[in-house]
Amino acid sequence: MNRFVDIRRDLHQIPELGFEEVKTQQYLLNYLSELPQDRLTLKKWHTGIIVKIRGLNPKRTIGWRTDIDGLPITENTNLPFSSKHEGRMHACGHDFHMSIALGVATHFAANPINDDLVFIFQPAEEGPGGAEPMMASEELREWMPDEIYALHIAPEHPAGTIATKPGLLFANTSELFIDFKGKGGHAAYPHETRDMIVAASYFVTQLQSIVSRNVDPLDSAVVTIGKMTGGTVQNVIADHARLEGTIRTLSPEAMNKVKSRVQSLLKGIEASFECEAEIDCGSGYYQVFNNPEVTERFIQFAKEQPDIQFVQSREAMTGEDFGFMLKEIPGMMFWLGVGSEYGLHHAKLNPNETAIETAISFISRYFTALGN
Ligand SMILES: CC(=O)N[C@@H](CCC[C@H](N)C(=O)O)C(=O)O
Repeated sequence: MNRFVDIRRDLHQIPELGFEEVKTQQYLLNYLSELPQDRLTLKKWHTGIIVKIRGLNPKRTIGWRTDIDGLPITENTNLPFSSKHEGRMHACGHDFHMSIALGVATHFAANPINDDLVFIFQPAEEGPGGAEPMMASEELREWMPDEIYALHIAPEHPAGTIATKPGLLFANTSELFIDFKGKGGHAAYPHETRDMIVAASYFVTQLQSIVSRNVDPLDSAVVTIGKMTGGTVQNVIADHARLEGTIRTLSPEAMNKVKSRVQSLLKGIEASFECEAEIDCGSGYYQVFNNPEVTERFIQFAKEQPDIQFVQSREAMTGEDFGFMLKEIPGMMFWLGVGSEYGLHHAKLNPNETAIETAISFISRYFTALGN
């Protein structure tokens, strides 16, 4: 079996949430310390790592970014290398992303090109976001790439596929956390209480009208509540309920519109249910916008590779804080096909591992063509 499949399986067993990636960072550091060190320098940034491989005759720096965090999901794949961390899973493929980044770094540590290469192992992509603070950090600013790339696994495409497009690829995002505070009491005396289960439920229903009635039908938006909590026991009226969700839009303008409608609807709920509601928009990610020139060049290269099936993709409502890097640095992101019956963020996600070797080989060839 390919050693980077082994590495992916090792990393798959130790998923950690954003900014808690302590074991992951140590695993990556141990691996990187075994590469030829003559051209390699690295720095830690919180739980992340930045690795530079000095070129032979550098004119610029080419960047590769991988995310390293997992999700709060309980794995249900029954694979022999399933997560050993209870309630945590690499259900978004960051184990693939990391092993591919290590594979490409391994190639160039032994076979340097003219240009410098910088590999960014970034924490907290799933939240609260590592890319924006990393971009502002001294550590990265000192080695800032002139051009930057990243991939994301795509379960809906077969292994061997690469999909992308110039321009907008991923949506603008905002997290959404809402606490409803009312008055609890006996289940048999609702008139003496202010029931926050009912208030939160009405609010979830009202949210459904934002996309259908407030967003321009030619634009696109998503409002998803992924978690609803409240109450303690079946015969007590809840004095508190909490909603956790996310907003996605294709334009920054639509994001402002959706947020302002969420606030207005919430005021109505406060008045109707005589309660207080506190809203926290958590972290938000800037859209992933692929530099058209860089992307056209990349697509041309991908189409010429006999082992790659290129697919022109559509925009997706997924979010990625790599968007903050692309906001400042010309570059692009692409989908890597991994053909899995279950999609991203699913407890049964089981990507096809043959895609790891394909990606390492493809990216190594692309960077060699680019940086010499
Ligand atoms: C590729 C991917 O799945 N990314 C995540 C990013 C989540 C950002 C944040 N926690 C939010 O939910 O808004 C996604 O869910 O799209």
